[in-house]
Amino acid sequence: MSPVLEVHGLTRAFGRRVVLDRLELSIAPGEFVALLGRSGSGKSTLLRVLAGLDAVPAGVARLPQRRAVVFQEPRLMPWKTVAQNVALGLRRDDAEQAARAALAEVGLAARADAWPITLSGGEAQRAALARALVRQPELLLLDEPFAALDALTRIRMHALVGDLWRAHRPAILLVTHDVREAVLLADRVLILESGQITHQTAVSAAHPRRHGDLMLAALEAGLLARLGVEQALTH
Ligand SMILES: Nc1ncnc2c1ncn2[C@@H]1O[C@H](COP(=O)(O)OP(=O)(O)OP(=O)(O)O)[C@@H](O)[C@H]1O
Repeated sequence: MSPVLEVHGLTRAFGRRVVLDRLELSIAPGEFVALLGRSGSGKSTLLRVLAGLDAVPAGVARLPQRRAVVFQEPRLMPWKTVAQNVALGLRRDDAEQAARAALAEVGLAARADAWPITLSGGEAQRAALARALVRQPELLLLDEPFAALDALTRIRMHALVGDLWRAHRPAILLVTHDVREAVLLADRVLILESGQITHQTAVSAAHPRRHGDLMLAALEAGLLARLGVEQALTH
């Protein structure tokens, strides 16, 4: 099956600072990939290029039209209701209905007519997920979507994203700092370093995965060591 996303020799520089350096990446349809890397390694830069928020430089060989992004902050328009936010820009006759259906899927049916300011952080992120899903993306780009949430909400969001992924099967590229989140959700975990993907770990455990699973803990420890966070392993 041909990949949904293919990148060969992708380079992105800001002035003299080369952030992505002849990067190679390929994602299969329906595959869930997590991208780790130290702060400043270029994860968000890569996501912005793939989202089309940045000039698309040479090297992006295949990029699906239907792609959607969820950022760390929900980016809802405060002057539109939650359902209007989800339906924003949708070019189909049943946009409002589709938005409500997507909101129901993320457990927000009852808040469809609410103003964004009345939502909790977790609810607002769910609305952002609904806004992405309603576009039926082939590729869903997630840029640290749970980083600003409290630990319990984050665990609930992991379960929700896992459920949505299994139900709709978009390919997902998740940028995260959270190694546990990466091994809980992804089929493949990549490390971005010096502008290139320098490491990948396949995670073959069946879904849905449990927090506290020993095999996942071992993978997490290995990835933390790769990232140079060895102390965290023994505590
Ligand atoms: N628009 C820009 N102009 C100049 N430099 C930029 C720009 N965007 C990013 N950079 C630089 O590119 C490098 C990578 O930034 P990026 O935000 O992609 O890293 P990151 O891995 O996502 O970091 P973090 O994990 O801290 O979010 C940084 O050195 C950053 O300062």
